[in-house]
Amino acid sequence: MRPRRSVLYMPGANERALEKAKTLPADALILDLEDAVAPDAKEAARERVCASVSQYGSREVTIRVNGLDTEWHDADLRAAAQAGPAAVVVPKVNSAGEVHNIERALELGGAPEHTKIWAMLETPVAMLHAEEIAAASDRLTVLVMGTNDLAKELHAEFVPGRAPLLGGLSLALLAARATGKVILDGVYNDVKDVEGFEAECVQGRQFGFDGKTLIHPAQLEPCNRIFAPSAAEIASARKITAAFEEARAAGKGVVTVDGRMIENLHVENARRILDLAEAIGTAE
Ligand SMILES: CC(C)(COP(=O)(O)OP(=O)(O)OC[C@H]1O[C@@H](n2cnc3c(N)ncnc32)[C@H](O)[C@@H]1OP(=O)(O)O)[C@@H](O)C(=O)NCCC(=O)NCCSC(=O)C[C@H](O)C(=O)O
Ligand SMILES: [Mg+2]
Repeated sequence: MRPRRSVLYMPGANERALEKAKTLPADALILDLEDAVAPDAKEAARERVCASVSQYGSREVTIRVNGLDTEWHDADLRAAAQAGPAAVVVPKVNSAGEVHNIERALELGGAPEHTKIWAMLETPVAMLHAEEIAAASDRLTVLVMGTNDLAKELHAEFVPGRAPLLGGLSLALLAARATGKVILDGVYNDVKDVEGFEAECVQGRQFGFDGKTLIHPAQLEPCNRIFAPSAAEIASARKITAAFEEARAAGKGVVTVDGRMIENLHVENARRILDLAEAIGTAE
C-alpha cells in the first residue's frame, strides 16, 4: 500500500517551491503546469518540471498537464511521457473516451509502464460520468477532486461543511470504491485558516478519502496526522485481528471485541488500517 495522505501542488514555474519540496514531508507531489502557471511561462515550466521529476527521493512525483482543450495539452503529455513521473494528472476529465485518448497518447509518447493516469473530476459532467471515467482504464489509478472548479461550475459558495459540494463528492467516492481506485479530496484555499483546514481534513477522512490535495507546506503536518490511523485505531485493529484469528482457530466466524460484534468485514477493515500504518511507518 502506498500512502497518499498529503499530495502537494507546486506551481511548475516557481523555482523556490520546486526546490523547497525536496525537504517537505509530502507523500506525493503534483508539479503543476495548469492553473498555477501563467500562459507565457508554460513552456519554461514544462521544461523545468520534466527535468526535476527524479529529484524528490521517495516522494511520489506526478505532473499535472494542461487540459485536453488547451493549446499546451499535447506537448505537455509528450514531454511528461518522456519524463516518466509516477503519474500524469489530467484536469477536467469528462468521459471514458478522454481517458482512452490520454492512455493512447502516453503509449505513443513512450511513457514507461509505471507512469499512471490520475484523472481530475471537477465538472458537473464528470460527477455524472464518474464511474465510466474511473473504470475506463487500468492505467488510471487515482481520482482527484477539483473542488474549486466544481464550485465555480455549480455557482456554489464555499461554506464550512461544504454542503453544496457533498453530492459531487459522494458520487466520486462511490465511483472510486466501486472500481477499486484511490481518491483524493480537493484543496483548501485559505492557507492561514488552520482550524477550517483541519475540520475539512477530518470531514474528508470521515467520508472515506485516502488523502487530500494541498497548496501550502503548512498544510502538510495536520493532513498527514489526520489521514493516518491513530494509535488507538492501530491498537483496536490489532485486537480485532488477533481475536478473530483466535475465533477462527476455534471454528467460529463471529466474535465480540469490547462488547462489539466482529465479522470478516471488520477484520478486512482492521487489516487495511494496519497495512496503512505499516506503509506510513507508524505501526510500532
Ligand atoms: C498559496 C501560495 C501562493 C502562497 O505563497 P507564499 O505567500 O509564497 O507562501 P509563503 O510565503 O507562506 O511560503 C513559505 C515557504 O513555502 C514555500 N511554498 C509555498 N507554497 C509552496 C508549495 N505549494 N510547494 C512548495 N513550497 C511552497 C515558499 O516558497 C516559501 O519557501 P521559503 O522561501 O523557503 O520560506 C503558494 O503556497 C502556492 O503557490 N501554492 C500552490 C498553488 C497552486 O499550485 N495552485 C494550483 C493547484 S490547486 C488547483 O488548481 C485546484 C483544482 O484544480 C481545483 O479546481 O480545485
Ligand atoms: Mg481545477
